[in-house]
Amino acid sequence: MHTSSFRARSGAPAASGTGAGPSSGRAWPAVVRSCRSRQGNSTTSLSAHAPVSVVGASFVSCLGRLGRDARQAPRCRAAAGGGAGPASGGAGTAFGDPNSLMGMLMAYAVQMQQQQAAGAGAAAPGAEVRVEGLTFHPPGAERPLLQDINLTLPANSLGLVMGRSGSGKTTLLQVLAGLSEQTSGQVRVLRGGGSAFNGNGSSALNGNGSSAGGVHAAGGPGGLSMEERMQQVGLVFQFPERHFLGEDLLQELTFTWPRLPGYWGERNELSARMQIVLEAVGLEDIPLHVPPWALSGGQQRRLALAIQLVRQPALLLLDEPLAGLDWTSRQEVVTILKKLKEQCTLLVVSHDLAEIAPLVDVAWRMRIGGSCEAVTWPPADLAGLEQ
Ligand SMILES: Nc1ncnc2c1ncn2[C@@H]1O[C@H](COP(=O)(O)OP(=O)(O)OP(=O)(O)O)[C@@H](O)[C@H]1O
Repeated sequence: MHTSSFRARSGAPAASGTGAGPSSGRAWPAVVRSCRSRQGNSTTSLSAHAPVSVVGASFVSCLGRLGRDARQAPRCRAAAGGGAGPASGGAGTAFGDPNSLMGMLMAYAVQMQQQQAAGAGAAAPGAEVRVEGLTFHPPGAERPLLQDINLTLPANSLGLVMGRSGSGKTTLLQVLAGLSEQTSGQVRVLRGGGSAFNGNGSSALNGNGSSAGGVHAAGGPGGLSMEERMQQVGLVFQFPERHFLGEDLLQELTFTWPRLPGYWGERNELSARMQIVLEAVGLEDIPLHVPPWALSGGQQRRLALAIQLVRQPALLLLDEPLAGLDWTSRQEVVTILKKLKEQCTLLVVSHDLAEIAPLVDVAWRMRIGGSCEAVTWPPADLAGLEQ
């Protein structure tokens, strides 16, 4: 695997254009701690507020409290005998009048929380990914590094890419993630909660790349642009922990989030998802002020997964996800990968065939020179595939 400065963190694809920077993040842990002491909330629920600026955090907390009050308001009215309107008095009056500023704020708070809960809890629909005739010949290289790569990954499948060192596996992931631009060929993503392909393998796409049967095709005739790939594809590098930059988990998790004032709603959605994702990868009990380097190897790997999962990528790329981990941590990561197949489509580069094999749906082998061939899966002899 080669390294470039652009790959200097595990969440690189998401960093583009967000205006994210570490400087403003230094105050977050303090904000979180002060919120916790004032309100007595749990760490995870506060993490949902943490990435917002100091003013924003207070506002979100305020809305959260209003939302709780708002949910209680109808019960107050019911207790008063039903049919109680704004003039009924008591708690129902203060919070129940939809025309008052407080009433509007409450209605907004409840709506926002319902939307967040629905959005955060829902599994992202699977996406089918098609790579067609992908060739990559970087300037100055004597020969192409990738040659006419064709892959089809069904929605919610795990694809395995094997191959000898130097065959171009990492290069393929970088192109798919939009970190390098292909010389020719295209990448398409088809979202929509199901396969865009019928039983005989033909495409549901029509001639101009638009979708049929409610399937949303991203990429059109020319496939996804680099920018679109950065948005829709997540990449966890080999040894992602070596690229951590945050002083604590909170900074690491929110490093690429948008900070501009107009992105308040987007940050709020990311916060809600972060809570769910931390639970999914089993890190919900780790305080957010803990430095990433203080985590175990397996926890660091799970943190790198969480950073990408918060973005809800259509396709998640993993470069040697088990490399350098002890036996227990490897089992943890394998267990999480199994669960992740329910959430997104995965393409994994790995030499650790024995552990990854039970999860694999489709497989390819890359050859020195950058070509790629399909491997029948499951193989008759797994040991024979190892090299
Ligand atoms: N920008 C570039 N210009 C020229 N050659 C490059 C460039 N990027 C990578 N290479 C070369 O392309 C080949 C493939 O590298 P890559 O890291 O993709 O291989 P790999 O299969 O992932 O190897 P490993 O299993 O060791 O990680 C290597 O020989 C590498 O030196």
